[in-house]
Amino acid sequence: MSKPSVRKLNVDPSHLVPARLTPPVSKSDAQRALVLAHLTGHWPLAVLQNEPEADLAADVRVLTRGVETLRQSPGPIRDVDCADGGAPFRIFVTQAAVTPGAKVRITGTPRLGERPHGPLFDSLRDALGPSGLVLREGTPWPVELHAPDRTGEPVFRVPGAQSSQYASSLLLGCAALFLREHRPWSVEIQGPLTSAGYLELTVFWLRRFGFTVEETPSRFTVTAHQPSAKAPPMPGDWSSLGYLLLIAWRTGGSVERADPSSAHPDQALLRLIQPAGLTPIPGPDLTMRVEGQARAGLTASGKECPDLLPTLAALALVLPRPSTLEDVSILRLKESDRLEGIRTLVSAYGGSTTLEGETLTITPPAAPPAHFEMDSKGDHRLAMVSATLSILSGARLTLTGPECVEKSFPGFWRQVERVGVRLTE
Ligand SMILES: O=C(O)C1=C[C@@H](OP(=O)(O)O)[C@@H](O)[C@H](O)C1
Ligand SMILES: C=C(OP(=O)(O)O)C(=O)O
Repeated sequence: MSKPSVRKLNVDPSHLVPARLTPPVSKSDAQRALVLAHLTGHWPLAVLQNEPEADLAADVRVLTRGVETLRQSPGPIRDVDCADGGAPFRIFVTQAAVTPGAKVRITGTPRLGERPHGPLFDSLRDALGPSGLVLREGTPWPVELHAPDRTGEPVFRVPGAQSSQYASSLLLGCAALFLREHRPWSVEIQGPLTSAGYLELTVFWLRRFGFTVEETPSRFTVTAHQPSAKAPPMPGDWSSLGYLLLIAWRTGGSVERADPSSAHPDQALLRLIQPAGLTPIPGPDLTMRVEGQARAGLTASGKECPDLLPTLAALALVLPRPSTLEDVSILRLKESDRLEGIRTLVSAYGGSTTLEGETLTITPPAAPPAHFEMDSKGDHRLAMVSATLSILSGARLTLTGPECVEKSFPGFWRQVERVGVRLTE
């Protein structure tokens, strides 16, 4: 279990140079591909094995270890540490529940324990409890799960308002059950669905691995599977490209692995920055630059691309007009309360916010500060957007808790050094 970090990093952006920047592979894509590779005979996933281990997001390593555990089932009860990984934990729980004979004891950080998992657990209990699923929750850890050997009605029902990860996890469970039972399995979404693009990303990966998925707005059914010869390639991470493209804009450099065929919701960045005056320019071999002068504010929604909102908040602070972030309460359920985190960052930088219902308005300061301080509170995105803001504005940053970037982008600080940023402890 992690303790709050007291490590401080000084970020000095006063000697910037242009550079070619590289994101890691996308953790959201990789997690889906890992599970599907396991289910369809493509384990281990060669495209991930080609990545330097040190560059793989901690969340990807967590789910890899989890899947390896399931591949040893049935057997004795096994311990799995999900650390701070929301998607890895939620995806793993369902995969464990649909692996006959699997017995696991799961732990994670206190923050992961307090994030909402009840709707997923209830859905698993409703569908598989009558068949013998055991799913016991500690306070909050450990979560202990014993998988049943049989199943009942082939449908999972789950609410979609708090997280799309429940439905994604269950749909990956449907793929496992389809392969085992040769009958269609469905996920039925009750009420509105947040982060719908991430469920579409799951459908995209299922199809890439040869599954047929029939969909209506509220029901997703796995109905067939055609084995494929080769596991598909892995795109660069559009969440990480968000920071890097803004840094490239400021420093006159470029990014690699900006793959437009990726189905990641955070590719929305390319559209969302344009009203502010920034134009993405694709180059050869999936490279990209950004040109333009900041001329207006921007608007974005937490329902479309929740993980981009902190990044766009950093950009909003160097735009000449106020910006609005909509549907923001979902941000309270992430690795930290990111709505509070964004407000803290804006105020640390001298700007101001107003929150009316689901809409956060960010007004930049009249003049940028020479220096600001921020505590990541263990949240990787808050650490990386603080550094991005320092580079965009030229203001020096003192950041508490820089090491949490490991979760999604372990090489982040090396990339930042490439543009001439000086990092000191
Ligand atoms: O499915 C996924 O890989 C993710 C879905 C989103 O979460 P919610 O659906 O909980 O908003 C996103 O914020 C998270 O970083 C990754
Ligand atoms: C919210 C995030 O991830 P997760 O929910 O998988 O912990 C994130 O990476 O921003």
